[in-house]
Amino acid sequence: MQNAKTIVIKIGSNVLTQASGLPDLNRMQHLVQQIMRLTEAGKKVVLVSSGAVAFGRQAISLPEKLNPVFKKQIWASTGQIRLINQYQGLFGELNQPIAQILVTKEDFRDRKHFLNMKNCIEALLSQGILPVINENDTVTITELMFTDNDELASLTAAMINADTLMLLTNVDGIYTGNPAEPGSELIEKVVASMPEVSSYISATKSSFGRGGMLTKYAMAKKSADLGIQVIIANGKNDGVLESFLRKELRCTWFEPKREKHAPKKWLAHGTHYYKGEIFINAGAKSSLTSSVIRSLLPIGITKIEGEFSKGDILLIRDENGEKIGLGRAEYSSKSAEEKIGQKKQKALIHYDYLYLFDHE
Ligand SMILES: Nc1ncnc2c1ncn2[C@@H]1O[C@H](COP(=O)(O)OP(=O)(O)O)[C@@H](O)[C@H]1O
Ligand SMILES: N[C@@H](CCC(=O)OP(=O)(O)O)C(=O)O
Repeated sequence: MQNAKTIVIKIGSNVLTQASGLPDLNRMQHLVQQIMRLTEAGKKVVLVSSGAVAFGRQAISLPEKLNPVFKKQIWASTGQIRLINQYQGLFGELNQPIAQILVTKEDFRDRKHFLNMKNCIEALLSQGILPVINENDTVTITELMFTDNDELASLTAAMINADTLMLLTNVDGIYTGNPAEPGSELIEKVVASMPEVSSYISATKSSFGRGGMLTKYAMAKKSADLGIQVIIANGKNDGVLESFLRKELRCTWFEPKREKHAPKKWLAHGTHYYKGEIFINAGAKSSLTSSVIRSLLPIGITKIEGEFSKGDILLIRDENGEKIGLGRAEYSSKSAEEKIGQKKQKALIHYDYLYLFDHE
């Protein structure tokens, strides 16, 4: 395990709830105290906390037959106040100011929203205020939703250049089988060269979780690829963060790859966030994928789909439509259309804002 300076800690719903579904306030208090151990040790901490729906469900009973979307909206909107009030009270007792940030996927798609959010979190951290982030569940329905808060935490870690992402759940990490079954063993370390660990993971979810261990693994792997060390650990264990500080934590640790340049981290998460699609010819493809550093020039572009503005994320496809990578537009789709196939035009995607997929 490596030393941490800036840590994004994600707490799953099930960590904050008892088996009965009631909020586990003792656990929450303990975790708040644990987080304070980290801040006292000089670490910057951003908290991504689930629990709004669970807290709402516990307080508001709704008719069984009510539309599930309305149920979620009612529980999330009523539960989020309870959740944040609880944090406010617990951190307040320890003189730690907190801030609430509710976000949607759209905030990561739009470069301006993204930068506003990033600047806000950095400003809060610089003033010693601890940001508590959750998805804005009342406006994000179906395709607008993050897969779960593991995705949100992973995006946040990339956005603020955190060196460590910690996903706290109700098991010690990833096991070689269902953790409830005897014979399953904890995988303590995941390195890039390891064969797919995902085959061990079953679709079982904890009672109040959304995504399951499979998305947790996918997000952890993606973050590690970007140079962030990831820890999946048991938030129900006492002293979990103190053990982390002492480097004695029982967990699954993902070894980080070499760190990527910050804009590339933003792009790496852009698979679902692009505004336009750029088709390129074979020459441009071999140029981009060669070991030489090259930007994407209009001469290699054969087709443009979608409308985009300067700063938006673009998906790059080859002549067969295969996805090659993502990039940031240097100008709008309107200007790009005018330059297609032409020589001596300004690059549509600059190398610093180009992220190529690994398998290509
Ligand atoms: N191989 C595995 N190792 C660990 N947990 C697993 C595995 N396969 C499935 N799981 C399940 O994943 C659950 C954690 O994921 P999830 O319910 O999404 O948690 P959270 O709400 O904390 O995000 C565990 O409680 C466990 O039942
Ligand atoms: N935003 C939702 C959390 C959804 C979610 O991802 O839950 P979990 O799988 O427990 O992290 C809430 O606060 O209830």
